[in-house]
Amino acid sequence: MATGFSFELKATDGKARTGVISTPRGDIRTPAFMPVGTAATVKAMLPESVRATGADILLGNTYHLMLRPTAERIDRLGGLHKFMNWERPILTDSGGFQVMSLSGLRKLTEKGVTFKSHVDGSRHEITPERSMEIQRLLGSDIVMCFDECTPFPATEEQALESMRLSMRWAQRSRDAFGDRPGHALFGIQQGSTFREQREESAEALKSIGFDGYAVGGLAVGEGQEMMFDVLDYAPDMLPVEKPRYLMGVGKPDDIVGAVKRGIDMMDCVLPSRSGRTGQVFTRRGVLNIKNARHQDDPRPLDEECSCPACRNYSRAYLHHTFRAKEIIQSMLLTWHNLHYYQDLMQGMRDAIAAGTFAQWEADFHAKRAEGDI
Ligand SMILES: CNc1nc2cc(C(N)=O)ccc2[nH]1
Repeated sequence: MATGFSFELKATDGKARTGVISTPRGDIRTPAFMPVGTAATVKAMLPESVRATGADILLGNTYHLMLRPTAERIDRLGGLHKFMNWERPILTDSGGFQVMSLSGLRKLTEKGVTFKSHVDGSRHEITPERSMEIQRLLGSDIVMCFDECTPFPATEEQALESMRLSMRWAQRSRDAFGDRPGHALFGIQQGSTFREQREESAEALKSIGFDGYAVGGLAVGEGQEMMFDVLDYAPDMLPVEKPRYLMGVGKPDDIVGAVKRGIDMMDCVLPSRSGRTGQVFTRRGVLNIKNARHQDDPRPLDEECSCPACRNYSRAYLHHTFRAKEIIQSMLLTWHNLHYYQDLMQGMRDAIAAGTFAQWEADFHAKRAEGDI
């Protein structure tokens, strides 16, 4: 682990682990869920509200911030923490995933990716070296290697070529990152759904040496069953004493299944993005508040939830504000969903520490099967 960073495993229960990542900007309780703060904001949330949901760390997107307002401007203004008024840990992604999913006119070569901004059409280039520079300028605490997220489906040949490119970029990312006390660099395992390639990728990353290891190339359309098939073996290939981060996951049952298989950190836009569309996550499953059935319902979204939406507002009110397109709807549903996700993580941390994860998981699924939400 980089100086100023440490990961302490507190307990395990089967493959599930709970622990603490200590960083100069604060501790991260694992398993951890990272809300996504794409353009230097978790949409519809004040930073103090994000903290109130229980988040210890949030994610920033290199691709968005390099285009607007630019990493150089954020650096001149004191870095991303000061800029967005979040002084706790921030993990930034490398830009690799979003440049392939959001930009136009892309050209991928051994050097990196040139592309056209989706904001103003300007031309840009990301390389491992440039990605490390951008993430340094942002001041993020956990930096991600620049990689290619192998598209799904991929043939064995396509996946192998993609993975090996990412491993060459991982070495370049490590070399460009240099020695930055108080900052960590995470490598990203690729190899799609091919076990031998996952092994080759893990060995390559371990020989380079990172402060944490991500399982990449998943949650890209393979579906939960195939994702779990990969997670049944891929995390075990990574160093047991370092944090394992599953990128872009996921729905609550995805998260539970990933923690069960040894994952320590996750991020996903789902709770925040879906909150804005009326989708609500509860202990009994998912509901959509725009459904007319809620218009006279005086109950809270979730009887067991202590968030401001559930403490102070009825489903009827939330249905009304959704229909009326009132801004408070996005605020309250985002807050609730993020609070629910953090309660889910806390529940798993407590269960793993108590050695009762299997029972906790059974209860999690049983409540969702009861329906009547
Ligand atoms: C939403 N799914 C998702 N899969 C991801 C994979 C990567 C990756 N670098 O393999 C990054 C972000 C990702 N987001």
